[in-house]
Amino acid sequence: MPYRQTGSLARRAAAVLLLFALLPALLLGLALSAWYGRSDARHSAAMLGSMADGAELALRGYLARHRDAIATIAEVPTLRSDFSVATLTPRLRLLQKMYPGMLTTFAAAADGAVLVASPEHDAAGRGYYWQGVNLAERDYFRAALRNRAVAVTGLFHSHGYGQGMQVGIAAPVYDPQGRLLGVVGAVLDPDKLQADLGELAGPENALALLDAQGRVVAASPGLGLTRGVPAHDDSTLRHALALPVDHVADVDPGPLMERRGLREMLPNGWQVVALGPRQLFAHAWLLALGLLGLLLVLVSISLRLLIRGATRRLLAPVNTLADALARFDPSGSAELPPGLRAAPRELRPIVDALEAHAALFQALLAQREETLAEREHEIEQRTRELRRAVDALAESARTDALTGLTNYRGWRELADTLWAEARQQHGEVAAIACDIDHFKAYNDTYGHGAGDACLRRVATALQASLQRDARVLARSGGEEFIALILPAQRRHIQELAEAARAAVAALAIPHSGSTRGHVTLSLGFSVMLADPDARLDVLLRAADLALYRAKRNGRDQVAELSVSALQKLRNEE
Ligand SMILES: Nc1nc2c(ncn2[C@@H]2O[C@H](COP(=O)(O)OP(=O)(O)OP(=O)(O)O)[C@@H](O)[C@H]2O)c(=O)[nH]1
Repeated sequence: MPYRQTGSLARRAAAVLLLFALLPALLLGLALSAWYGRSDARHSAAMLGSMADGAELALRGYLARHRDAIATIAEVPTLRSDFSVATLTPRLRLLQKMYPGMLTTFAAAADGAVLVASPEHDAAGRGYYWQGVNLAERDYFRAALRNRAVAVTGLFHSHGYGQGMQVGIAAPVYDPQGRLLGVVGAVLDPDKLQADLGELAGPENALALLDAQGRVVAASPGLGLTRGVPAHDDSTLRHALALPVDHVADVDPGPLMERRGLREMLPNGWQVVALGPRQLFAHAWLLALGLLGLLLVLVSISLRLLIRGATRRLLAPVNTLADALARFDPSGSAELPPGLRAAPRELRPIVDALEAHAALFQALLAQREETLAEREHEIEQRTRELRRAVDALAESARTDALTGLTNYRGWRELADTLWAEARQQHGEVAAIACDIDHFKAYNDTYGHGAGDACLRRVATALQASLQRDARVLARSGGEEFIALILPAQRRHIQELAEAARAAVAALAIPHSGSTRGHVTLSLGFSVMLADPDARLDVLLRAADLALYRAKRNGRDQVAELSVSALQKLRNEE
């Protein structure tokens, strides 16, 4: 299974990068939001201030023109000396033509009685609406008289021209002696003002002009206000009127009409209220956060994909290294797989270390193998030695240490094998038992050491004389020897035994305890057919009996157990 490790490193790298991306993004978001909020507030203040200034200018211009016109009329010398319908009528008509904003122009006597009004009929064609009307109680009349100067009134409800609310301008007219002759004036149409305010406000903003009594003189159409309505009747304006003068602040906390407002007092006691859409700071925040979140999710996904791909590419050499290591068998070769030779520089130390370790491992392995071979050789040698020692031990277990002949144990093993062969071949087997005569006496006379030497010489003599025929000769115990001969012929065995006896006698080992004066040997033999019923023990017993007979007959002689005696013995057995 090839190594495909990417997860851990990719996760850690993604987490780190995300952390590094997240924190700066959050800080940037906060900074942007704060900057945006401040600049938004500044922008709102500037925009609303210029709207309010514009509204004031529009009002000033609008009123100033008409007021100046009325003042001019009031100051005309002919009028001041001849305050009559004939003089007034053309003047008022001229004014009417020059100033379309004037709904009507009028002149009233000092007691308020209307002398003349222009146009002479109303818009519906009804004539002389002003005829018989007394203006004594009208604001603009009273204001003009009270101020003794041109006066601009607040809104009033006009019965003289239409049903709307109008603004009146009136100027007192005095004769050259300073006596009050009456009043000239005009009723103005605020629609023009309203149109100007609409243009000033634009589609998103709103302007409202309020008279000194707080009634709406003109308002942007978007506000949906009726002229003359007290501003407090409208919730938006009610909040706007509560604003401190010249301060930009939020009005209308309702969710659908979030605006900022600026209230300004005009010199004539009127007020202008400028409203602009409140930049939805909170919403901008949410939007910014949402965008930031989305950005982070996208960044996160991209980073994960990017880092996954990058780490896969980055870890490819590591995976190759791991694969190669999994396949690498340092016991086979110290050579690293060839792919590792092309490992990137960063992994070279690892590859070098691996190579060094592999070489070290190989050296150790070779050393161990050498040691092992040495040990094996040593063990082989030891085993051989041990085997030799065991063989020697076995040999010594079968050898008589004194004479070097086979001992009885070894002799018996060999004899059993030979006996089995002879039985297969139905051959004749002979056993010769030998015993040194008066050996006790010899020992006693010459000492045990001399006895040993005697034993060795007798054994050598026996070996020499029986060597040719005896398949096995052994020292069967003490001063006794035994030989097994096959195939055997009775006569030949007789001769052989005799030769052995003579060989010992020929040694001429002095023996004072012997009647012969030297060491002699008695021998007994028996020859037996190794038929299926025959047993080696019977043969040996027969040889022993024959030896016993030789001893009994005077020693230094050879005796045989006769065939009949042997048969008897076999039967007994
Ligand atoms: N020096 C020596 N003497 C041995 C050894 N083995 C047996 N003998 C002696 O051989 C003697 C055998 O004596 P006996 O069995 O009495 O026989 P003998 O004296 O030879 O008498 P006959 O056999 O009847 O002639 C004993 O005295 C044993 O101590 C040996 O390895 N070395």
